[in-house]
Amino acid sequence: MTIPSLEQLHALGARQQPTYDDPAALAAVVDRLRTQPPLVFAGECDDLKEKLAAVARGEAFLLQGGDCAETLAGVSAENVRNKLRVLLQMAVVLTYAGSVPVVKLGRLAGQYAKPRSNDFETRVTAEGEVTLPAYRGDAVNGFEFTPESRRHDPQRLLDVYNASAATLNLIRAFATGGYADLRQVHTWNTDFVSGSLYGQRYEKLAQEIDKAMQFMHAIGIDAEELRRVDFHSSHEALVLEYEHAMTRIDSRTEAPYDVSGHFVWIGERTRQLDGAHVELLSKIRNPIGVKLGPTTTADDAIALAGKLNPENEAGRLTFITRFGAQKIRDGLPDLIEKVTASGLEVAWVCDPMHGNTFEASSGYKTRRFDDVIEEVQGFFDVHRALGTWPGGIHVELTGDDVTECVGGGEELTDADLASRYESVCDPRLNRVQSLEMAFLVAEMLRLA
Ligand SMILES: O=C[C@H](O)[C@H](O)COP(=O)(O)O
Ligand SMILES: C=C(OP(=O)(O)O)C(=O)O
Repeated sequence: MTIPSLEQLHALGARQQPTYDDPAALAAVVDRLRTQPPLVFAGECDDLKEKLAAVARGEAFLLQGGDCAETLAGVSAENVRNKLRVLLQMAVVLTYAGSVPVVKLGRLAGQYAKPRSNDFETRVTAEGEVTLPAYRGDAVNGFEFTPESRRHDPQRLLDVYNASAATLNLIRAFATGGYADLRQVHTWNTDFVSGSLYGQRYEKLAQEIDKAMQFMHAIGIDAEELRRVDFHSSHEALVLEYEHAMTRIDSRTEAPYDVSGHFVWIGERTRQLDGAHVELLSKIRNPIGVKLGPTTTADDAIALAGKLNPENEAGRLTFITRFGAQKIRDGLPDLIEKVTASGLEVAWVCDPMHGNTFEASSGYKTRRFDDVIEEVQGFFDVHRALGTWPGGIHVELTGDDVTECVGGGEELTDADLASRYESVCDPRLNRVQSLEMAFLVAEMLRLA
């Protein structure tokens, strides 16, 4: 399979790309990236593809989550550990309730580039109104609102490579070195349930899991198996220079893989059928995703599947729908019905975040916990009505006690947002909201 050159990709009118002012510096960075070791191995991508094939068949459930935008400053043991911890806690609840394996996929170790609605941001400062390039993720520029920081700097691509390597190294250690032990994760969940008023609502399910754990212990399942988990990385494949430089030929199969992450997805803003992102991702062999917003027609989805997965390989393609709580029940059925009738092998996953963002009166971008849950409920209801499998959820979340989304058991309000709003882009569910979501989705999964 021939990979198009960067020039050929850019000639397709690539959207949402950085505008670098020093082509020589960019070329030097790309050359350097091409010589760096892979962050993931092709065989690992294949393993994930098999797991996602099980999702597409209705035999497994995908939990994909992490920051909206990772930051270079956020690469600390505590930060990565907290995110992994909350994802593992969620996965245990979902596994028990769904009685199916839960595929664990982090939006991490590479989620550093953001598509934006506007190229520029204007703020009122002491000097009057100032307009600068929008923040596009640490892969591109800095969040600080100064001309130096907002300049698109290619050196950042190397920084992101190194940060992703450090994050993956830590995750591999946590996932296999005992931190992810099922018994430990369950204890965290029981602490959550007993330690707070809002957690107590989920006591019944937690007790059932407790009994299952005791049963496993009683019959002697204390095996090594319980001490480790499979965990994979994912990010939006947005900056072409980075993804292209990280695309390598697998020595086993001679096929190209993007070794910057196990799973990469195409965003809602860059999914044009004849666009650069679809072209590049059609050539690699990783499992991939495409975000589908409310304007997606069934013909669009079918055409994307035809181009991105011409062999109709199960596990290769995941459609991540992000319609919004108000639109999912009307928009999703037609898409699923026609894609399914076309015999296409896809996993259906719900992103209940990106269709539910609004600006609070305080000026913060936020999401209502209830809208997020309502979109997931709509997703499950539509699948149940059609007899298809609600394959998973894709969530922006953090393991920290931030205040970015309103609602949930803690009843966070607009007035609370300022106290700990740390996201550099979109609002994430905090630790408690994420765990509550897991218990609520678990009930939906039970009935699926
Ligand atoms: O995470 C998704 C997008 O990057 C984000 O929603 C864009 O936000 P904007 O509309 O503020 O640019
Ligand atoms: C930008 C994102 O989503 P979407 O492409 O669905 O807007 C994202 O998931 O970070």
